[in-house]
Amino acid sequence: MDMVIEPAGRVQGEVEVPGDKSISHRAVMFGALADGVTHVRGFLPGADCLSTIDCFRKMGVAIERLSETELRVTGAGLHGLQEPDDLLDVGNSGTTARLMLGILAGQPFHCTVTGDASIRRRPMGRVTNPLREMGTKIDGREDGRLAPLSVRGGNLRGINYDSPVGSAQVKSAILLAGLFADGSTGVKEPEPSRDHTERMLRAFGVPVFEADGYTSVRGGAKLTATEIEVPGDISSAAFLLVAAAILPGSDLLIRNVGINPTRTGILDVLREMGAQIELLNERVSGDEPIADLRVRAGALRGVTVRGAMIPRLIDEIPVLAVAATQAAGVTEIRDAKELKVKESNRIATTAAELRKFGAQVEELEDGLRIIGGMKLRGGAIVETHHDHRIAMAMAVAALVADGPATIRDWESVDVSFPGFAQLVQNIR
Ligand SMILES: O=C(O)C1=C[C@@H](OP(=O)(O)O)[C@@H](O)[C@H](O)C1
Ligand SMILES: C=C(OP(=O)(O)O)C(=O)O
Repeated sequence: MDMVIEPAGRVQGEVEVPGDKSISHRAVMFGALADGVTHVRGFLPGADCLSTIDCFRKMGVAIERLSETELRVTGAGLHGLQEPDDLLDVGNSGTTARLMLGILAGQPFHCTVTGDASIRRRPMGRVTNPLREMGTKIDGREDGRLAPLSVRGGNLRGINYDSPVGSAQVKSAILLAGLFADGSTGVKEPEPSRDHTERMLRAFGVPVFEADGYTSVRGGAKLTATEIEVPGDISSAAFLLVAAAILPGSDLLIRNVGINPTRTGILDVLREMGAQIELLNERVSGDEPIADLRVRAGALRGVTVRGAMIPRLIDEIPVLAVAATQAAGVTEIRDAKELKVKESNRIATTAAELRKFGAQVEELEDGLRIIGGMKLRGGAIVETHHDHRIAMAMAVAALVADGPATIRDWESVDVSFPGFAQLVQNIR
């Protein structure tokens, strides 16, 4: 479906964004492994999280949708999942694929994990290799580096794994497998990635240890059902934050957003660029910090973003590039090769689609170089490459352009932010 986005003068008012995608996936998975009934509120009803529900139902877990955003998960216990009699289809969701592989590694049954065309291109060796080292049998295309992947788990031994990438999906897959392994299982990362798994495992009563740079769990630790309140997703809020930062006269309040420090790189960088962002009503909900974010437009300047900042804003880089087109001077994003293995190659797709608006964007081997201070042109016909973040980032570019843009395959937005178009309409 095509979506036409008209330019906006400014954005204003008060909004809420849908629930955090990372936390929603984990709430379903950990609830499924727990003893007892887990209630989830604020669940993200996006396509990716619905894929997680579907996969765990296929393994016999009772998951009731009490409303769009409320779930009741009746845990099967650590050893209660059943062999699925069909493929486990993760759709477009890398998080479902990789975290679930960690859980499947510990199950004494066979199953096959697959997904859409994007998932079948994304690198799975980063989890299948360490999971094999722990003792799981995994096979698939390119020697188990690409889905569909066939898994026969069970009899795992704990390992200490030095991950070559700062990836919460890799870390989480190994820690989840560690729950089924003998002894202790630890992961060390080159840069810290989001820590929702560690926080939520603790909320389910599982001790998580930090020592010598390794995050670890002990095999056999039981999960006890709990209540999960999912905060709004800062990665979704990012599109609105950038819109408000670049449209002069904007003043927007985004209520109830997760501000876990492993996720707030976008706030730090937008502030460094000159956006005015205030955190109001800071509080802790369950195990995650949240706040209301007030953002007002400011004169932006270019910045360099690299190193340990990258995992803290990895999914926000396409929309950060849009902000950079409106900043005085040059913005460079480096150390971000991981962008090449997301739903699309986001270095290539961000550059190609932004150029259709007349932006000056250079693709670097590990990031992007953007010459700011340019008026964006209307009339662009944007390809989303079936990537939700590209679709929404380009919608934000269209808001600041001098004429409407058409965005193809708009439905990809439903992966993480159902209702985005309507919400943007309401704050004009
Ligand atoms: O663990 C998670 O929930 C996620 C981790 C990140 O991926 P990587 O672990 O591949 O960096 C992120 O890009 C993804 O949207 C969600
Ligand atoms: C990379 C993303 O998700 P996943 O890896 O779960 O597909 C994303 O949502 O931007």
